[in-house]
This record gives sequence, structure tokens and C-alpha cells, in this order.
Amino acid sequence: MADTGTPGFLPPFKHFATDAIHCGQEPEQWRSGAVVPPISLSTTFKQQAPGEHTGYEYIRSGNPTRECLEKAMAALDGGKYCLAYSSGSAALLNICHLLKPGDTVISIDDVYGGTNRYFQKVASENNLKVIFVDCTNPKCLEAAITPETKLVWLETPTNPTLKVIDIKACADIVRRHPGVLLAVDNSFMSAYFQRPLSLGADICMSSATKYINGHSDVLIGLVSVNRDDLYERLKFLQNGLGAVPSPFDCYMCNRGLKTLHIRMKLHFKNGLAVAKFLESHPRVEKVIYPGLPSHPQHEVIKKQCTGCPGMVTFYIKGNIKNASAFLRNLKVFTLAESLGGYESLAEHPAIMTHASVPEKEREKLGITDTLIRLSVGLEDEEDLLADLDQALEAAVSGEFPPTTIQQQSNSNPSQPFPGAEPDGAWAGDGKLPVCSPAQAQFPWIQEQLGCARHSSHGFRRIGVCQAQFPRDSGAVGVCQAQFPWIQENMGVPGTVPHGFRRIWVCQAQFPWIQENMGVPGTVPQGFRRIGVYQAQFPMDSGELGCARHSSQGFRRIGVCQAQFPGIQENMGVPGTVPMDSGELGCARHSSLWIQENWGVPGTVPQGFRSSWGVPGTVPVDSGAVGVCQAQFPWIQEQLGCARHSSPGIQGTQMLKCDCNLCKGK
Ligand SMILES: N[C@@H](CCSC[C@H](N)C(=O)O)C(=O)O
Repeated sequence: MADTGTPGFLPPFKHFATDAIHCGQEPEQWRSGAVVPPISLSTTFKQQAPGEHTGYEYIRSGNPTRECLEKAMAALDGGKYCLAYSSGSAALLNICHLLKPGDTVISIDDVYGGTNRYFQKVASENNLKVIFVDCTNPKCLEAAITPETKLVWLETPTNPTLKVIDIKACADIVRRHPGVLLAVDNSFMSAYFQRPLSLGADICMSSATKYINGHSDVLIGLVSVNRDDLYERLKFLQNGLGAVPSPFDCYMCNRGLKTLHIRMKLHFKNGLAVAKFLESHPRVEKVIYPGLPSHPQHEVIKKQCTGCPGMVTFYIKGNIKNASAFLRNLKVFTLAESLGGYESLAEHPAIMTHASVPEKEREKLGITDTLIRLSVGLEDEEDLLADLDQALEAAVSGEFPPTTIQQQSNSNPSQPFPGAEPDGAWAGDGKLPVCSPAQAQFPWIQEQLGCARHSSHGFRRIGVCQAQFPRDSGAVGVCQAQFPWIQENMGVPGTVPHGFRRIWVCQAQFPWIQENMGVPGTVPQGFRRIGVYQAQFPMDSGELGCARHSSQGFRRIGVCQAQFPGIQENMGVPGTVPMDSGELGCARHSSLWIQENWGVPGTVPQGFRSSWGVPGTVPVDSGAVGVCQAQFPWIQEQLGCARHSSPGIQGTQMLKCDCNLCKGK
């Protein structure tokens, strides 16, 4: 049955899904018959004779993967042609190169911060005049046009205050001025909801980084046109300016297109639910969502669009503190710039995406301290609403969880574990906002340490860790803070100031950490993790092992093994280290000790030092313990008492086993 769309809005564009899936993707174009367009990485193409080629000569001028995307997107935009660029900003740059010095651009006033910056700080300095006009009233546009006007730049809905512009009304005005081009930034809507070309625009531009790709993993811009002359000039500029996307990004974006129609419907459903929820919330001052009847241009959007995306903007009651507390308390929504991905994002335009708009202009546009922009993703509606609700409630006090080591320590003066570093000892000056960078740098930590049940969202995972360690609070960076005990005992303060790297190795080496921080059962064998670790962080080799030997998974450990036989022998998975016996003889036995002492949750609450450090400080241990200490000075060095570390590796090799188990043999 045909999709009839949303009552009151334009009906869905016909054949949209079929075009997204098939246009430009014909298997017959490849000798192999590939159903999925291949990623063509070749930078150059063989010519039969000079100048005689298959249509491709050099990657910047044309690329088969890029063309698949361009053809599909042209169809979806209802255009004849589409051209791809390395970003939305690169697309804007190319369009502005259609102009000449002295020409005037009229831009919608509430334009995306990056576009505003380009117009005011780049184009204006290159002899283009740019004026900003509120085009919600087309008469203002009409009044602003002069003989010098050559380009009208619209965004609808605008970013971030979601003003809706009547594209057709503006196009009718522009048509009366031959030589003036009308360009519409369609990034917020995507071709699924809005087709500016069919409403009279000359150029439809999209930051396809957003909804079109839809997975927050590609930076790319697209421009669709119908006019042959415009296409020819833009094609020339695409090659001449050279800001083209990589074949891989084209492949990814082309792939994203295949589900655009499904994603947009759910963005609409969730966006509307969020907008309605916020509109009824006592902590919310005002909601802006074009899909709500309360929106001033609700009738316009219904007339020119098939629906609304997941962009919701609102003013929180209070001040900057409440806005900031709200954003920092969110758990399902991630505080981040950008939009249009499957994941929900929230941001503070005045500080983030629109920081480049001069303050006075921001004020005029309503981009205030309490304005918050949401990109509502595809998560379950009830989880999104619950998250917003709890963050709004938590924001009333204007307080938020600490995110620096300093704050963490201050808020919890009794250190969570014995042996914890003093405040900020491994976070540089102690004031670094370690949460986000740590999380950003080490997504692997989320994967490995988080809980699969909560895996869709970064901070949530660590929250689970926190749940497992009730004395901890705060967020991810705090993860490090959560385990200063680990760092203290396993790291070498000073050489790994941010701690996490060391933790990876530790995690691999020490099953106890796996047991307590990992997802039991998913990585049953300790050393596997090292392989993952190495694959993901090859650059760490220098710090963690021996760069010369770091290129292969186990080699790293091999080096460790070479350097530190104690680790291999004792901390590997029994049975997987065939050389287990030999020089060290008792290694098999001492590994049991290690497992016993390190592997069982709850048995190591006192910290490693006491067990591994100074002989005689662990009265309950007998035999094997002292031997281990003697045999593994590296461990002493790293984990315990530096005083006993000097014999180093040689000492390790030469020491004899004196443990009770070996003696009994
Ligand atoms: N910090 C960036 C701004 C990126 S904003 C990205 C996107 N257009 C959005 O509105 O979220 C910059 O300064 O360029």
C-alpha cells in the first residue's frame, strides 16, 4: 500500500526509496556486476591514447564511486545533476565562486554559524558584499535586492532557531531579477522532506554529513542543480578548487542514502514526541519545532515539506547554569556538535555551533544562554523522554556531576581506594577536563569496559562501571579517577600521565580487571584483548612496549615476555604459553597464585602493593609469594616497591625458584 505520509503535509515524494536504492547503482556499469558499488580508490585511470580515456582521468576530476552517489542524490533532490564536495562548507565555497568581486550575497539572518563566519570573515574580505536579512517575510528579501545582488542564500529551517522560509515565495521574487541565483541549504530537512529545486530554487545544497549520511561518520557536501550552465561551471570549479570527498566517504554516504527514508520517518516521530513533551514541561520556557501548531511558520512547513526532521530547539527556564547543568546531566543524548545521525545529540549553540556568530547578532537572533538545540535520534522514544525529564529536573539546581579529576577528588575527599594518587597527579595540572577527551580518545574503553546492555551511549557505559563500583561517581574521565588505585599500582606515574593506556595493558594482563570492569564472558581470555588493543592503538607501541617489536599482536607481548618473563609466565592463560616452564620452573605455580590473588573479585581490595611489594608485608602469604616477589622484579618495579627493582630482567632470569610447590617436586 502506498505511503500516504503525514496528514496536512505534502505527500511523500514518489519512488523516493526505490530511487535511493537503485539510481546510479546499476550493477551493469561494472564488469563484475557488483550489486554494491565498489570503492574505487585509484587516483588515476589508464588512457588508450593521450586524451583518449573511459571518462575518468584523475580522481579529483571524476571518480566512479563519487558518481554513484552523485547520480542517486540528483534523483532524490529532484535534480538533473549533483556534485559532491569534501564538506558542506566546501560546497558553499564552490557556490560562492560562481560570483565575482563586487557582487552582493543576501543571506538569511539566522544562518548556520560556519556559513555566517564564511560570509563575514572570508567572502567579505574577498570583495563579496554580504547582507543578512530575515527572509521569513519575503517582502524583506524583495526590498534588499539591488542590481549587485547575485546570490540569495537561504536555510530552512534555520540553524538553530528553526525559522521556516517560504522557498516558493522567495523564488518568485528572485525570478523577477534575472541573474540572481537562489540557493537553499537543505541540510536540516534532507531530500526526503523538502525539495528546494521543485519550489523554484536554482541550487540545493546539503551538508550530507548530517541526515543524508545519517551515521555521524562522514564529512561531505552535496549540491544539486537542474540548469546545464550551472552544472558545467560548478563541475569546472569542483575540479579547479579541488575540495572533493574521498571515495570511501562517497561510498559511506551512498550507503547512508539507502535508509534515508526509513530514518527520516523515525526522526520525525521522535522529534515530534520530544517537542510535545518539552512543550508541556514546567522547566521549559519555550519550544521551537516546525511540526508543532505553535510554530509561527507551521503552515508554511506543511505546505512545502513532507514532514519534519528531529531538530528541536528550546529555551530552558533559568540561566546559563541551568542550561549547562541540563546538558551535562543528559545520559542518552550526547553533548556534541552536529546533527542528523542516528544518535541523539544536544548542544548549546551560543557556546558551540554558533560561537562564530558575533555576540550582538546572536542576541538579536535569540541565540541566548538558555537556548538548547537537540538533534533527536532513533532511540526508543520513552528513553529519550525519560532522559530529558531527568536532566531537566537535575538542572533546576544548576549543578552537575564533576568532570575533572580535581572536582572528583574534591567532591569525594576520602579517596575511593587505598593508594590513590593525590588530586590531579596524573591529569597534568589537575584541571584538565578529562572526561570527554578520554572518552573520545579511547572508545575502546567503552567497548571493553562498559556493559553491553547500555552500549549505545558513551557515558552510560561508564555509568555502569560506576554502578559496579558504588563509591565512584561522575563520568567517564572519572573512570580513570575511579581507578586511581589501578594506576597507582600498575602504572608508572609520569610516563603515562593519562593513565588509560596503562589500564589497557593492565586489563589485558590482569583478569581481575576483566572480571570487574569488562563484560564477563565476552573476552574470556586475557591476552586476546592485547591483540585488540594493539590493533586499535598501534601508535601506543612506543610507550607500552618496544616499538621495534610492536607491529603484530602477540609480538608486543612477546617483547614483554622477553623483557618481563614474569608477566608471560604468570599472567597468561595457563596452557596458552607453552614455554611456561623452563628457566623459571615454578611459573606454573606462581601463576596460580596470581590468579588467586588477582582474579577473584573482592580479594584485592587492599591494593596490589601490599601483595607484591616488600617481602614480609603480606603475612598471610607464604612460600610462593616471596618467590614471586623475588622472581619478578619488574612487577615490583611497576606495582610495588621500587627499592627492589634494580636487579631487573637479568635478575629475573637467574633467580631460582624456592617456592614450596617446586621444592615438593
Ligand atoms: N565548531 C565548528 C562548528 C561545527 S557546527 C556543525 C553543524 N553545522 C551543526 O550545526 O551542528 C566550527 O567552528 O566550524
